[in-house]
Amino acid sequence: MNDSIPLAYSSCWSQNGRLRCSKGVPWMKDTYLRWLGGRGMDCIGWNDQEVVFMWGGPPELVEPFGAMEMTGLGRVGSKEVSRTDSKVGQAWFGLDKPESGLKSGLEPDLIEKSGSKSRLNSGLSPIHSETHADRVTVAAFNPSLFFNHPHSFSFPVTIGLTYAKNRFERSEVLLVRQKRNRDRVRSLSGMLEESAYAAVTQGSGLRRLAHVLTVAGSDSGGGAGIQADIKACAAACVYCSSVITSVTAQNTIGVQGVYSLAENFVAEQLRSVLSDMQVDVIKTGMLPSPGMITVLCQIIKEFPVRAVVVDPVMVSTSGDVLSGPSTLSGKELLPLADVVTPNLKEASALLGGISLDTVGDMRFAAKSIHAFGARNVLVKGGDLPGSSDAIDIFFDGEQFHELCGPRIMTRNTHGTGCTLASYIAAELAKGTPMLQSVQAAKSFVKSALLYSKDLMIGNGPQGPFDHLFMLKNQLNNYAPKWSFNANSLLLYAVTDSRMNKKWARSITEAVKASIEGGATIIQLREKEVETSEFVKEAVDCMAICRSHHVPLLINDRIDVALACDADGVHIGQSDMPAELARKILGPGKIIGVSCKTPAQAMKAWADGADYIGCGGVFPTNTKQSNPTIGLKGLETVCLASKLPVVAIGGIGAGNVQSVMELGVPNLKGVAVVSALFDQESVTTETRRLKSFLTVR
Ligand SMILES: Cc1ncc(COP(=O)(O)OP(=O)(O)O)c(N)n1
Ligand SMILES: Cc1ncsc1CCOP(=O)(O)O
Repeated sequence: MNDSIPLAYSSCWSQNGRLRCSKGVPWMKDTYLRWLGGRGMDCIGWNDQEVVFMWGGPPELVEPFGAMEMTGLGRVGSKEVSRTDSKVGQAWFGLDKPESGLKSGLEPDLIEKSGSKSRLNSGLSPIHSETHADRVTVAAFNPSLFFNHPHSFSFPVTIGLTYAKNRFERSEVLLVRQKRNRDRVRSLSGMLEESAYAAVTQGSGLRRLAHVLTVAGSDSGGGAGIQADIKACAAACVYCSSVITSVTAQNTIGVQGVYSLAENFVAEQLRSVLSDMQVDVIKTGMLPSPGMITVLCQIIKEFPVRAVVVDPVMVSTSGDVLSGPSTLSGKELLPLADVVTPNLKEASALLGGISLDTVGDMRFAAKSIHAFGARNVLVKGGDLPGSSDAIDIFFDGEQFHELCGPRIMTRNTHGTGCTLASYIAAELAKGTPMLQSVQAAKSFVKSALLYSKDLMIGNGPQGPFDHLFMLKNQLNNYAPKWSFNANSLLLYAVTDSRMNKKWARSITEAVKASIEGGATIIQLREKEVETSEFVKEAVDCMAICRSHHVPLLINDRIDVALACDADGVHIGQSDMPAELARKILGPGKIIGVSCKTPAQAMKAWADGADYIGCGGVFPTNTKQSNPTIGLKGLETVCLASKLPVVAIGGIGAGNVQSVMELGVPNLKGVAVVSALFDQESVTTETRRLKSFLTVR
């Protein structure tokens, strides 16, 4: 049911008891957000009849938008009002009549301090709510830049509040925060499904990322702790902020030192992040003192988030104690936890040291820990004796789930606990349901361990693993395009499986021979082989080309190029569109596109290609029924192209000079199949052709 009631400034409405935000706040979206990019300030004050809304900004931030004209449209009672203001330094909208009796929002001393009393007062805009309405909701957004800006007026940040039956309810209030440093945080009960901030940013075309805040210790070795948490979130494509509780001197051998931060400094870090950013999920790791847990719990209550994931870190994988025994109970935190993820040792410690040796014991532990107040419990049985599988028990308060996976035999398990909890947090932050989040996290850890089985980082018994394994191909792609240089198009050898068969040579022999003869770039154009065979050939040819510093491209097959980590692809007009190929391959791979016309050449350039192949220039048997464009067509395309061009089609020793003599600057070389590979000696013929290209 949609009990939507548009407000005068209709930015939000209530739906199924939840705050929902519309995208259509014409004045806000079109004037304010567009110009200030969402970095304004605003506040809401209210009394029983009115809601007050305003915005503005210090000159240095508003001045760049000096030319802007802000028009506000609103309603006061039944009267439509509008106002346009084009002054620099303050952008405001509203009636000139100052308001009084506000219970929140602007405070007189703040107005005084801002030195803009009259302006600010005159900027107040009463939004007359529909008092007959059952429920209305208004929302503003968090102008973080202003909030922290030294010259900002630091007005309260209001995200949402609901007006129902002539009074403001708190049931759906996300956050009404007072001025920074005043630490007055009001009414927090219940979560909004979709925060006003998110909605406003959506409405304005701005984006926000799911956000996990990890509160944990630093591992200097980078395998666990805060470092693992950040990498796990990155792997899950979630933003991760971090509050460090303790700094450990740690490596793959063990923990050599622990230096815990003062509790009040941990509190300061927490407030810094939570007062500014829209954190979805808090994940906790090493919490070295009971006092720190108390501080954390207090702040979580002040700044509620969508979920809290507690990894009760007590002992490192090397067996070193990271958290004193007094924190082991940690029971103050558990009632705030949406899920707690103890391993067997931690579960045992939480339960006073009982022994946990069987799956039955794990179930008992999960239920007992649930009784401490955690909504869900995941007892990890990776260390369970005598089991060839890794069995975890998940208990949601009603049902047990046995989550089984293979035990991966590797030394590189350091940081698995932190990673699992952080990945769960990341999934929850994206809105994934709890059990699915846990399953996704398990699957991620399994894949990371499998991928990193043979990794060797450090010399100790507990190695870290590679969280970013899934990005490997893409990361490689972010390497500079060192491999592509338009001059490498000079003698472009394109292989042909039929010709290789005819001359009884393997593809690797053909590639080697052409490189020996002076080919400057190779393309594997295999029209008849099976995919598995193609990949194998491509991997072998890649090794040859790499060792000779000659780029290797794959014709048509982006999947094969990715599989063998080729330097790039060549695609035709009816293949994968170049724009998508670029998206898939990333910026570091070479993409060539076949073009016969200037329009195609322009499109290839716009789509992100690196060069174009232009032809067939002359008739050829290698690619039949391919219309030829002649030298004139080649010249036209070259002149129009913004990309370097390689000519193709029927080119050999007899006509290569006529091609190059066109003398158009973009024409960088010739691509040749039969003149090299349909010959008895590939090396000799390549050398011969090269001589025409290099001798002037
Ligand atoms: C350098 C170069 N230019 C053009 C082509 C032809 O590619 P395409 O249009 O994809 O046709 P097929 O090779 O698939 O028959 C090429 N391969 N190389
Ligand atoms: C793949 C291709 N694209 C346009 S012509 C052609 C074939 C070129 O082969 P050859 O060099 O043997 O004429």
